Amino acid sequence: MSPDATRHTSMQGNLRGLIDAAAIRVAAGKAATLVEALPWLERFRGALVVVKYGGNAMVDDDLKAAFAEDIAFLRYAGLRPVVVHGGGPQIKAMLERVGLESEFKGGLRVTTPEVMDVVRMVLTGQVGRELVGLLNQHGPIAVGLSGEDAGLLGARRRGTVVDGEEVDLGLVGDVESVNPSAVLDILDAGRVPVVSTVAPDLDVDGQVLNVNADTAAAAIAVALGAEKLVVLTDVEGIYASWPDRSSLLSTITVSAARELLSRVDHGMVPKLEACIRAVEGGVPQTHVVDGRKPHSILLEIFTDEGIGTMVLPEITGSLGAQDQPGQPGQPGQEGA
Ligand SMILES: NC(=[NH2+])NCCC[C@H](N)C(=O)O
Repeated sequence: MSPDATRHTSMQGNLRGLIDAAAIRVAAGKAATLVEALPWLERFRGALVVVKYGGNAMVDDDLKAAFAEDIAFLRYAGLRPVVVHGGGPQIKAMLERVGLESEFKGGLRVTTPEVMDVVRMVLTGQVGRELVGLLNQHGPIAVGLSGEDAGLLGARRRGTVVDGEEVDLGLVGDVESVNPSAVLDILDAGRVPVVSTVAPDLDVDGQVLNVNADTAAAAIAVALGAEKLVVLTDVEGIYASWPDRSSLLSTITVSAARELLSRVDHGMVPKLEACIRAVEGGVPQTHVVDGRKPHSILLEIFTDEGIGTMVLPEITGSLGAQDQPGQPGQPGQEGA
C-alpha cells in the first residue's frame, strides 16, 4: 500500500471510531432518560392526574398532537389521566364566524343566552370532540363528557367586580359542586375522560353556565382525590419576580404561591389560584408547565427536575423534599 493509501485508511478508521463513540454517547443519553423515568413510573403507577389543557397547546397542530401523545403515554404507563379543557380562542372564533356581536363590560365579554349556546356548542361539540379524536389515534382510549353529564358539575352565577363596581356578566358562574362518579366510571373502564367545562346552574333548571376551566379543573382534582394537577400555560412556569424570566421557580409552597398572586402576570392568576385551591383541597402535587413546549407534561412528570413550577403543601417535619422519587408513604395506587 502506498503511504497515501495507508494514511487514508487510518483516517477512515479514526472517523469510524469517532462516529461509534458519538453513537454510544447518544444511546447512553437515551438510556439515561428512560432510566431517570423509572422511579417516577414506579411511584405514579395508578395515580390519578388531572391535566388542565389550554392556551397555545390547544391551537397549534404540532402541539396538539404532542399533547395527545403525552396523555396517551400517561395512560399506557399505567397512570390515570383526566383531561379538563377550556376553549377561549375557539369560542371567540366561532362567535365571529356566526356574526354574534358581543357586549363587553369592564373589558369582559357578557355571556348572553345566545353566546352561551355557542360556548356550549364549541366546548362540547368541537374542542372536546377534536381532543377525543386526537387521543383515539392512540387506541380507543378517550371518552368525552361535559359538566352536564351525570351531574358532574354544578355552578352558581356570580357577580364580577370590575374597578370596584359589580357588573353582571350574564351566564357566568363558579363551580359549587362536583359529582365525579361519571369520571370515575370512565376511569374504571380504563379510559381517559375528557371534560368540557360547561356547568348546569344549580338555581335555574335547564340553564347552563360558562365556568372558568382552571377553577373547574382544580375542583375536579379535589373531588377525585387526585394525586396531581398539571396546568398548561403559555409561560415557562412561575417566576419569583415577574417579568424577570431568569427567576423561574422550580418548587414553591402554597403560602409562597399566595404571596406571589399579587405579583404575577394577570394571565397566571387563575392558574396559580387553581393550584392553590387544589393543594388546599388535599391534592398533594400541583404543577404549572409550559404548554408551548412539546411534551412538557412528560418532561415534568418523568424527570427528576421537571421543567415547570411545582406548588406543594407547606413543608412539615424533616421530610422536606416532597418531590423525592420513591418517597415512602406515597406509593401510586395500583391502577386498573
Ligand atoms: N418543577 C419541578 N420541580 N418538577 C419536579 C417534578 C418531579 C417529578 N417528576 C414529579 O412529577 O413529581
